[in-house]
Amino acid sequence: MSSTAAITLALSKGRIFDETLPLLRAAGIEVLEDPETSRKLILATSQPDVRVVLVRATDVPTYVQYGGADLGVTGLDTLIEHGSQGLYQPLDLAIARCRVSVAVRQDFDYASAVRQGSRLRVATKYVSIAREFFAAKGVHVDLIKLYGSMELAPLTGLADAIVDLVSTGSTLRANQLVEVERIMDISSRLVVNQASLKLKRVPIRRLIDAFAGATGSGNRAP
Ligand SMILES: Nc1ncnc2c1ncn2[C@@H]1O[C@H](COP(=O)(O)OP(=O)(O)OP(=O)(O)O)[C@@H](O)[C@H]1O
Ligand SMILES: O=P(O)(O)OC[C@H]1O[C@H](OP(=O)(O)OP(=O)(O)O)[C@H](O)[C@@H]1O
Repeated sequence: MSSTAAITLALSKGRIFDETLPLLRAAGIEVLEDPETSRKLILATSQPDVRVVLVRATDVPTYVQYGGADLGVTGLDTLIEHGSQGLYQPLDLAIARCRVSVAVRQDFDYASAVRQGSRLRVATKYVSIAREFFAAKGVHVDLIKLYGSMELAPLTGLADAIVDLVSTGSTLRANQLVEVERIMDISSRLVVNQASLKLKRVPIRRLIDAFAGATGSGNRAP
């Protein structure tokens, strides 16, 4: 667990970092280093008792769960796959918005495959989300776990379909794939280590309140 005085916030480089910056600013916190130019993984902020650690997006819930960080920002997709044990989720930050969808090649007749009860080969990084979605529909699937470049799977014959994140749809279009089902809407969540919330209640509450103010109070968890 990080020291009781300081607050450690886990972020991933790229869109989560970029889209969290305005929320930090609203809380009066400026990050003093740019992760795109610095190789540092621990970034100081304008508040001596707040620091940012940079981790892989999929590792944010792990860091927060085990106390390597007190708080973190993570996509709902990543949170569902990781599981929420040990994590308090006070806020939907309404950033990094996208959706999880099923996509297939333009020439693949998904509706008929589903209607006929064929066994679908589905490649995805989001195995839990995909398993639950197809089980609820009563569709038999063979799930193939991938860690990236999901769009390649139907193009190379590895899979009939993919379950992946879609935002503008341009990645699907660029690879001649079409979205055939929308599984769920995604945004990023603030996650907090449950022990930290007790031990560092005042500074963490202050941060949650500032983030809540910056995102709109409608996003607050009950
Ligand atoms: N195109 C997108 N538009 C909006 N939000 C997105 C988009 N792609 C991903 N996200 C959201 O941002 C989060 C982080 O995505 P990012 O691409 O930074 O990491 P990643 O490459 O998926 O993770 P890792 O490096 O751990 O494999 C995702 O979990 C998702 O919630
Ligand atoms: O519908 P679109 O607007 O094209 O966005 C969807 C793409 O965005 C994400 O990739 P990202 O841009 O994060 O690339 P990366 O996963 O390789 O970092 C996701 O994995 C999709 O491939």
